[in-house]
Amino acid sequence: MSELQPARSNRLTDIAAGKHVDSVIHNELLDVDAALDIKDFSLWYGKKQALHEISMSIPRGEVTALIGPSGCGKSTLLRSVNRMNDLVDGLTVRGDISLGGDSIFSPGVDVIELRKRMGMVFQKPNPFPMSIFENVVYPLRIDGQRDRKVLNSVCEQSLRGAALWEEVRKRLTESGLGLSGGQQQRLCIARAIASEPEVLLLDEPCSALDPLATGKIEDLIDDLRGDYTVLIVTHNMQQASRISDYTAFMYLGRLIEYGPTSQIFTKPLVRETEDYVTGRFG
Ligand SMILES: Nc1ncnc2c1ncn2[C@@H]1O[C@H](COP(=O)(O)OP(=O)(O)OP(=O)(O)O)[C@@H](O)[C@H]1O
Repeated sequence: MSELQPARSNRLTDIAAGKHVDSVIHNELLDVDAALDIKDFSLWYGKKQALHEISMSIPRGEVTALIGPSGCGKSTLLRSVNRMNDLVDGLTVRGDISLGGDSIFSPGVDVIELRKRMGMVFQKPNPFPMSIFENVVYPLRIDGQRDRKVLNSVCEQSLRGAALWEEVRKRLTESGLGLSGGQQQRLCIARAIASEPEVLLLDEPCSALDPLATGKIEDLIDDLRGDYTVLIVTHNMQQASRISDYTAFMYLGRLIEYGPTSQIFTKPLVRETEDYVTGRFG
């Protein structure tokens, strides 16, 4: 990793040749209040290396987007942060990731507790086959919460937080599966925020939604800013430019450039970032 440096023209060739390439991290991200700190993080699926020495701090209370061509490792990085990749056979990691200053790989870490600190929402909405109410309070139920007042209050608060309350307040006992795709995704966001996580991990949350539902999720992400640290993987560059404060451009498992979204999309420091965001490759 290095501070501002002149753009190099042969990064992609170097990467393809297996050479080490420094990430370019903009000054604004060198000393931030980080909710998540990723340090020299590498990951292998068996013998195949999918992430190469990624170092980046994810600023607290802001929206950070991971962009890059298909297969560059965006989802792998996102799934590493809450140790979802632990379930993959033959996985090896090196380096560290810390949440609120605590390493997620410390020997004593309870992975279930760790995941409670990070809500996750996937590409396809995945409501459980139960009522809207039970979907939202599910994280509290599994924690043994039985107090109806608490459950009611968390349900309302989370649905309001996910901008869904007005649409479903009269049908809380109906199945979550009966909602539209966009409503289901907001229901999943309500479930993700019900346990008051520190970080929200969103893996292409709009890819299965129509433009109207996508717009609502984008508005919602905008509202969540400040209360939550959001890390979002998106294929959609317009979406990244609309909703994120910071953008990280990845290529073939490397972090190429990371900076304020406005700069990444209008004045990137690296030529390859410019080529990607202007659609010249990818
Ligand atoms: N469970 C797995 N086992 C083996 N290889 C994997 C696994 N998951 C991902 N990979 C490989 O790791 C690399 C990174 O994949 P990943 O899904 O993280 O990329 P991505 O940038 O999120 O791609 P996309 O935008 O297409 O979802 C790819 O080469 C992929 O084939």
